[in-house]
Amino acid sequence: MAALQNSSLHAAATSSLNSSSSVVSKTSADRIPCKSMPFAASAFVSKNLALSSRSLKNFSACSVLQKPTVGISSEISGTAREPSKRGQDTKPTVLVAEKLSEAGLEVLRTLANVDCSYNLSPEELCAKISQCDAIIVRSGTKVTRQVFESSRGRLKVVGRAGVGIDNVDLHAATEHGCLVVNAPTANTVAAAEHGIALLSAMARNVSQASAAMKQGKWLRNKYVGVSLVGKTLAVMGFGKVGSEVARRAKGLGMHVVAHDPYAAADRAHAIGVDLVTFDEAISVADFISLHMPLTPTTNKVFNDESFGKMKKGVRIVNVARGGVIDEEALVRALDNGVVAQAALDVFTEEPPSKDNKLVQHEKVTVTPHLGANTVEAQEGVAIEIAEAVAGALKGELSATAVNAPMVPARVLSELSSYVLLAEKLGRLAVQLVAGVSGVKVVKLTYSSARAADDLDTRLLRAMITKGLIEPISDSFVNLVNADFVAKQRGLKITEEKVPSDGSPGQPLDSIQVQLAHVESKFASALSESGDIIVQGKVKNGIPYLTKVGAFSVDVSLEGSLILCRQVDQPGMIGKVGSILGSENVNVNFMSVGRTAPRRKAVMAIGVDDEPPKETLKRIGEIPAVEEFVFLKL
Ligand SMILES: NC(=O)c1ccc[n+]([C@@H]2O[C@H](COP(=O)([O-])OP(=O)(O)OC[C@H]3O[C@@H](n4cnc5c(N)ncnc54)[C@H](O)[C@@H]3O)[C@@H](O)[C@H]2O)c1
Ligand SMILES: O=C(O)[C@H](O)COP(=O)(O)O
Repeated sequence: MAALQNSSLHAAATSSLNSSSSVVSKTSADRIPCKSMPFAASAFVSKNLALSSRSLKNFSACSVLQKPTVGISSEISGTAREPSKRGQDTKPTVLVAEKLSEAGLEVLRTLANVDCSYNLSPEELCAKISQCDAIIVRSGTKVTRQVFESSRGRLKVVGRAGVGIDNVDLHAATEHGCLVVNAPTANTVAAAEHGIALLSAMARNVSQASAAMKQGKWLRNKYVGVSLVGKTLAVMGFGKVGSEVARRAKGLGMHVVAHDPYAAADRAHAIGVDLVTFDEAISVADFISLHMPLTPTTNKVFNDESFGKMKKGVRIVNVARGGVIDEEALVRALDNGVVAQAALDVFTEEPPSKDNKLVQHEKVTVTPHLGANTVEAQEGVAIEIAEAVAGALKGELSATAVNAPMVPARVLSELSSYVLLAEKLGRLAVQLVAGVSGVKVVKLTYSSARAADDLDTRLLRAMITKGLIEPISDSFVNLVNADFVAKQRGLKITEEKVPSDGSPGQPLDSIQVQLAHVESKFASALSESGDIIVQGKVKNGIPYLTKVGAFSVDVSLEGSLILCRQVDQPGMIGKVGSILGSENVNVNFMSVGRTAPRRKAVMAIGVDDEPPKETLKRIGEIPAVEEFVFLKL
């Protein structure tokens, strides 16, 4: 469970949310006058849209879109244009720091001066960035805090021509009021095709045989391969790339299983793939192909222990992220024969050192992060990112914005304290999921004393979606892209507003998140119909959990949470409290909800810090405790 904890990015989001109240009260009058903006930003401002959530602190629609400082450098490439005098050129400048296909450059040149400067050193990049309104990179350029600081406020958009944004310092981007957009879909097929290429090349020793032949060796007996047909492939991570790999592997006559705790089983069934547990997937597979994102949960998830559970002679392909494999453990597994071969496109450190043991290993086929490198994918990515960057510079909403939700200031102000509740309920609900049925239908119920049409739930829905998806995916969810990301993942989110007898002065009484027909690692969170249910309220500006499954609780959603089902009897609070106290874990809240006196009860315990595993084990060993779960908020 601890592994589901927030990424550092998320910590930034939360801290921004915490600081939201000082900003949400601002009116459009507080912001930069927008009349002078050369782009379509005025449309934003007239609608009084403010950027919220993780970007609240220094971010307003105007600040993203304000008139760029004009200082066109002599290196600007692009369509022929008259040299303009400083102060007269109202076009923004876009620095393209890594090779971008011509189709993308053409889109950019319609509105911007385009400076294609590749292979800049970090110092050169910092020197140049103060003359740029936007920068476009792939995975090879690190957009660090120093880059944002060096831009002295001029840089307004970072475009990542691809999926992973691990090379962009999102905290710094947000703090500097810089929008980050990516291109998440255009290279999916290329990555899947590269996975299949590596699978086939590895099985038939293509790269080893080719290298030997170039050295004059004709080694027909040495390079005897293995067939793919009839073999079992385990696809680990059934998202965009994983599902495309699965589809192709079926076409090669392979039996395909997949592991993805968050994927919908019927999407897998539709292409003849069974979703199974992690252990089942890795133990039945002849081939394993990795397609999960690098998150705290997946970091080095392929390690000595998991290699030990695999079939002897298994073959592994990785086109996801190097960090999901413990590379030292893989070397050991290759040396002792548990893993017969590996094919790797990605590495913990890129580029890996020359003497990297995996790169040099005879049983390993390597490529230098080529998954997205096809003409077609690069053209698609270039167009996707150029349109996103151009759109952002023109003041349009971007469906692939990574760090910039937008919402009308009035709605934001009113809902600001519910935003945190919504995200936390989403995070809690997804952490309770177990098994292989996958999350498909999410029912959101808002109870309010107001008329149904007087409650704008877009922000709440987005924040719940963010809470549900971000801990388990590479996706970054905000108001702009929440529905898009949810749809892409096959999540059906329904909303219902029910009347409450609370005060119409408050926009909401409670929010309930219900994950339909799932299994849970905490059975008490399930309703009779088999849905995970969590419900919460805001009290004095603080989010509270008020219901888990059929049990009423009352615990503030701060720090972390232990949920514990027990036989209701005197002394339980004391027992649990003293175990936590003995380990110096501060309990900030405790509440017990029960079905009837001396029957079943659920105790919710808010703790400031994550208790050591041994402490949690001791709680689990209290005889009256029937089940418990630790949840990061
Ligand atoms: N080599 C390349 O050039 C290249 C190209 C494209 C994508 N990628 C990488 O491939 C990975 C997948 O990309 P995508 O576009 O399919 O992303 P995606 O978000 O569509 O899919 C990731 C899937 O992994 C699942 N997942 C999350 N945690 C998991 C866990 N613990 N166990 C199993 N599954 C888990 C998610 O539910 C999701 O369905 C990413 O890391 C991406 O950066 C690499
Ligand atoms: O995250 C991605 O999109 C892939 O890893 C590709 O990265 P690249 O753009 O550096 O090829």
